[in-house]
Amino acid sequence: MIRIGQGFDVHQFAEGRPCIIGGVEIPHEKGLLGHSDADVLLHTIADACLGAIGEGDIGRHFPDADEAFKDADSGELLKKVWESVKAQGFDLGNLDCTVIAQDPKMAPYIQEIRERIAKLLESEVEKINVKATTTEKLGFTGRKEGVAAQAVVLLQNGQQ
Ligand SMILES: Nc1ccn([C@@H]2O[C@H](COP(=O)(O)O)[C@@H](O)[C@H]2O)c(=O)n1
Ligand SMILES: C[C@@]1(CO)OP(=O)(O)OP(=O)(O)OC[C@H]1O
Repeated sequence: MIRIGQGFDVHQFAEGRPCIIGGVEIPHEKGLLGHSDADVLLHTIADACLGAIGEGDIGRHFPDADEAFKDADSGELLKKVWESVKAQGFDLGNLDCTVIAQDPKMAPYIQEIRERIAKLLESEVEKINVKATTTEKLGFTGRKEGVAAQAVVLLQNGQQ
């Protein structure tokens, strides 16, 4: 059986916060604001995985009103989501993601991010693609107010 899931998330920029995207801290004048570490890409991937297994979304599993998740490492949240994926008997087919940001420039960090995600999902790095795009200075990302991310995941189990 194969299952598909998609995710989308946005976090705004704020002073005095780290800019963590895809589990990698990226040097930038501003960071991302959130209840957790605000890793917009890992949240998106978690939502795509939860969607694929019919388990709702990240906020249902890790509520932003719960102090337990204050400044949480989103890598740890994604690992928990991946345990649920495995518990349903699924493995990664492939994952494709897009970071939508005017800044920071993602290209120098893409390979490190792929490797980090591969580790979190216990998968080969070749199954994971990470892209970036600007919005040509249009909209909230174009005005550098925040970062958006999208992901599509394909999960598969033994019987195909
Ligand atoms: N934050 C970003 C945005 C884009 N890139 C890379 O630049 C290429 C061109 O972007 P356009 O929005 O002008 O299409 C894009 O394909 C990425 O390779 C980036 O590294 N970081
Ligand atoms: C991750 C959680 C939980 O700490 O908080 P945030 O960092 O605010 O992220 P968001 O993508 O808004 O939603 C999921 C939340 O429940």
